[in-house]
Parts: sequence; structure tokens; C-alpha cells
Amino acid sequence: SSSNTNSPQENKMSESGELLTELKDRVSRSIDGASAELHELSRDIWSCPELAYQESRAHDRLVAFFTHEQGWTVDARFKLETAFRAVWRTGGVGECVNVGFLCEYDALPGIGHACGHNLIAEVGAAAGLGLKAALEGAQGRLPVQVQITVLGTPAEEDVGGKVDLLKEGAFQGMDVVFMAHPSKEDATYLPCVAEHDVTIKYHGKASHASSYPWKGVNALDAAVLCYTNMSVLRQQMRPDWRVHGVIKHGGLKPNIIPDYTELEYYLRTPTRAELPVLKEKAERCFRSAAVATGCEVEIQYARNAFDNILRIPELEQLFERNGKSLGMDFTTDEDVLTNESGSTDFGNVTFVVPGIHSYFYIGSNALNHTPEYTVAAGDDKAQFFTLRTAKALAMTALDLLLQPKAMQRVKQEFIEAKLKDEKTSSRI
Ligand SMILES: NCCCC[C@H](NC(=O)CCN)C(=O)O
Repeated sequence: SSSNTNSPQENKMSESGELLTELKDRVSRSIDGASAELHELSRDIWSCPELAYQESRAHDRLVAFFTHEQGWTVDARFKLETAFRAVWRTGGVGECVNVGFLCEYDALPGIGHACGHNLIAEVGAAAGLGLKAALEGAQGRLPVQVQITVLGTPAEEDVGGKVDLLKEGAFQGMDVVFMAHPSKEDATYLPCVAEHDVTIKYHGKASHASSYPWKGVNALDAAVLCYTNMSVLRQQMRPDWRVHGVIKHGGLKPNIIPDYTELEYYLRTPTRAELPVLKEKAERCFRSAAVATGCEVEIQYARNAFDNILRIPELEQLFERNGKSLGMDFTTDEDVLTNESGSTDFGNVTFVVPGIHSYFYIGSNALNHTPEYTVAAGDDKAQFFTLRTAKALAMTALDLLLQPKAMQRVKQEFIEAKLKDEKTSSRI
């Protein structure tokens, strides 16, 4: 028999490395074992698309899923009507690390699950299940106690359910938070921008458009000028700012001078600190259209603004390593990695809890927010990629739980990222 010449510290490291490998393998096997139920879950959500804050069926389906699984404590309607929470804890006493996985499940008007939030729900559920199964097999061998929190977060495509949940304290006590978003590529991060939505209402005066037009005040003219002003502003904007709007009410009939029109604009900048600068410029466009036409203007901002994402390199590196071990093919396309993508209310979460918002390929080259992407998000082909991503997230959580130094790095990077953000903000 060969004698062990390692130091006690080396032996301990190798034991913890073996445990990590064993538990990661258990993550994969347990997620694969639940693949049929997980597929059914996301398929059901996909088949019945519900808009922001109306996701009652998706909520009920997810609550039923976790209630049916053994060992979870489930809070339906957790703090918000269509949010939920499912919690599981290791049995012992002592320091407890609380790991969060987020599910989204709202759809888009007219085109259903064109952003694949049904798959985000599946990733969050699968990662929670996988991590729980792994930890159950390691009771007594873990350096810390663990709480897994799967949080159902509604209304990402609209007012930002995560921001409402933050206000309600739903993220309190969480140490790290994970989610993944369907895309057309695998990426640990894509530049998510800060955003504030604004509704502009013009009030004019109706009149017969042929008999006495001079008696009217044309609210459609104000809307058109507003749209044109914003398009003119676009030329003077920083190249990484985005403004885009639609006319939601444009009048009723050509022979009635419109007395009311309404536009909605999304205003976006790479960081939350720059948003007020853009908002001020946009407001001048809105108001000047009213002055020119003699209309009254109302400017109403959405309840919540979305923040940019604070990046935690340690989380991204660990996730990438786990993803690659499972065959994920992370994009190296600089255009994709540096161009702005959309916005997410997960950005606000990352200013409170360190987190990662990775992206995953779903087996299609379709672009998000198109009918083709809706089809792809419901296709069986997406399943392999969705479950693979869930495995990589749960494995990343294991890295943190079994390697306290990795968790310390995450916490340190979180502090540094916030300090850097404060410094940059004070310069704007
Ligand atoms: N204020 C409306 C929120 C829009 C969020 C939307 N997000 C995405 O497309 C990416 C994540 N689903 C957007 O950026 O338009």
C-alpha cells in the first residue's frame, strides 16, 4: 500500500476537491433525473403567456411544482400577488449561507414568450433542485450551513418586479444571487444598460378639422413634434445612449382635431448615473413640442428605474469554468460583448446582493423579442441548453459554498464594484 506523504492541509484540500467533484456530478444527475418535470413546467408557462403582474397561472404552476417537491417551504404570493418563494435549508446549526436563484415568467404583448422567460423559470427551478440534491448528499461534510432560496420575480418586461420586491425586503439576508437569460449566445455577461420609461401625454382641444380648424389645439402635432425632437436629439447623443418610443394614442378620426395623444419612451444609458443627464435633454424635447402647439403636457415616469448590472468577476469566472466543463461555448465576438443589450431589473438587485446574470444559447439564431424567438423558446431543442445552464449555475454555487475563499472574493469584489460606481457617479 502507498503511504500518504501529503501535509494535513494538502489532504484537506484534496478531500474538499473530491467532495466538490462528487457534488457537481450529483447536480448534473439530479437535474437530468427531473428533466421531464422541468420541461413540462416551462412548456406550461410558454403555452399560456401572461403579461407583467398578471402571471397568476405561471405563479400557481411554479408554486405547485415546489409544493410537490419534497422538503421545500413554499410561500405563494410572496410579498406581491404573482411572486413566490421556495426555501430549503440544510439541517445543522452554525453560519448559514443563503443562495438565491431567480425565476422570471412574464411574457410580451402580442408575441408571447419572445424573451424566453419560461426558460428562466425553468433554469431557476432546476438550479434550486440540483443544488438541493447535491447538498442533501453532503450533510455533515459541508463547511457551512446553506439556505437555498428560489424567488419568483414577476414583471421584468414592464415595471420591474424585482425592484418592487427589493422595496419589500425580499432579498434581505441573501448572500449571492444567480439567474440566466436566454439569448442567441452563451455569455457570462452582456452590457445591460440602465433604463427609465416615461409616458408623455399631450392635451389639446378638439374641433372640426375642416370647418373651424383654427378653434382647435392639435395634440397629434405635439406628439409628432415630440417624436421628431427626440429623433433630432439622437444625433447629439452619446453613441451608447438609447431612446426609442411609440405613439400609443394618436387621435380618433381625421376630421376631429385630436385633443389627446400619448407616447411612451424608453430612455437608456450604460450606467444609472448618466440617466438624469439624458432625462433632462428628453424633457426639453417633450416640453418644447407642447410650447410649439399650445398643448398642455404631462410627463409621467414609470414607478421604477432599472439600474445597470454591477459585475462580479469571480462569479463570472467560476460560471465560465463550470459552463465550459459542460460544453458551453462562450462567445468571443467583441461586437456582441461590447454592444448594449437590453435592460433588466436584476441590475437593481446587483447593487444590494452580489450576483450574476449570464446568458445562454437555446439552439436557435433567432433574435429576442421576435416571433421566431417565441417558437425557439418553446422548442424541445431549447431543453438541453436550458438544463445545462442550470447545472452550471448550481455548480458555481457549490464552488462558493465549498471554497470559503471564493465567497470572500465575491464579497470583496462586490464592495469594490460599489465603490467604483460611486466614484464614477460623482464625476458625472
Ligand atoms: N421598462 C421595460 C423593461 C424592458 C426590459 C427589456 N429587457 C430585455 O429585453 C432583456 C431582458 N428580458 C428591455 O430591455 O427592453
